[in-house]
Amino acid sequence: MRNPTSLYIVGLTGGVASGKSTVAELFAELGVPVLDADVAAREVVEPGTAGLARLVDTFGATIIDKHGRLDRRSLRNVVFQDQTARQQLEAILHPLIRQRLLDQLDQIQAAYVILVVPLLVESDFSKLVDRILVIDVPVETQRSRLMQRDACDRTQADAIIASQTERQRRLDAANDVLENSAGPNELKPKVEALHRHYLSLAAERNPG
Ligand SMILES: CC(C)(COP(=O)(O)OP(=O)(O)OC[C@H]1O[C@@H](n2cnc3c(N)ncnc32)[C@H](O)[C@@H]1O)[C@@H](O)C(=O)NCCC(=O)NCCS
Ligand SMILES: Nc1ncnc2c1ncn2[C@@H]1O[C@H](COP(=O)(O)OP(=O)(O)OP(=O)(O)O)[C@@H](O)[C@H]1O
Repeated sequence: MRNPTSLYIVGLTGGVASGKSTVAELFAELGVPVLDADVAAREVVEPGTAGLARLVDTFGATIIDKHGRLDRRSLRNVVFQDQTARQQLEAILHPLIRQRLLDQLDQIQAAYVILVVPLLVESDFSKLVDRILVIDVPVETQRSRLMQRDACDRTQADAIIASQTERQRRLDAANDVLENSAGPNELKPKVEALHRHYLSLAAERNPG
């Protein structure tokens, strides 16, 4: 089933640390509603949620910190070194994330919405969207931005990159590509041009 709402949905994706949040923030500054699967992924494992209880059942109480919250760094260290663990995590969280995003989409009234989904190409989330915008950088740029932002080493950065689809496969799935290897100042005009394009596509889809 494609996009079950009447809202025009642009799926924004890209590899880890490609600049998805940075670009999404520029769309938000233009007044476009932005929903983010990484944010939903945090909400569905808040203390007291069924999501967190299921993670504890599967991975043990060591993934909980002393405040009763999910210790994200500890879980991150597990799942990016162990494909089976990552698949278990995704099997628990993806349906919860999907439902949360659908509930949030239901509340939105706008010409179009940006839906940020890191694993859009890898997962069924692509069925929710009308169009795919890929934020693209070379792998070396991804690695160095990730190491700098998250203070992780090259091995940890490469493990996350390797867990995601290849750059070319993501580009093959794209309707639009935003190249983000230049400085952040180059992004604004590119986002403004995409915004005009999406407004006209949304108007074509929902005239009046
Ligand atoms: C492993 C977790 C706990 C690490 O949390 P942490 O706060 O360190 O990272 P955060 O959630 O901000 O994610 C950062 C980036 O990691 C990458 N990433 C996250 N999950 C995955 C995954 N399952 N496979 C590949 N890459 C992933 C994405 O590029 C994401 O943008 C967390 O990422 C998580 O719960 N992942 C499973 C849910 C999921 O698949 N999320 C992706 C959205 S569909
Ligand atoms: N054009 C740019 N020039 C320099 N640094 C940038 C640029 N775009 C983003 N960055 C930096 O690169 C890092 C990754 O960007 P960002 O957090 O937006 O990526 P992301 O794709 O949302 O990451 P994740 O996959 O972890 O959610 C951040 O530190 C950000 O400030």
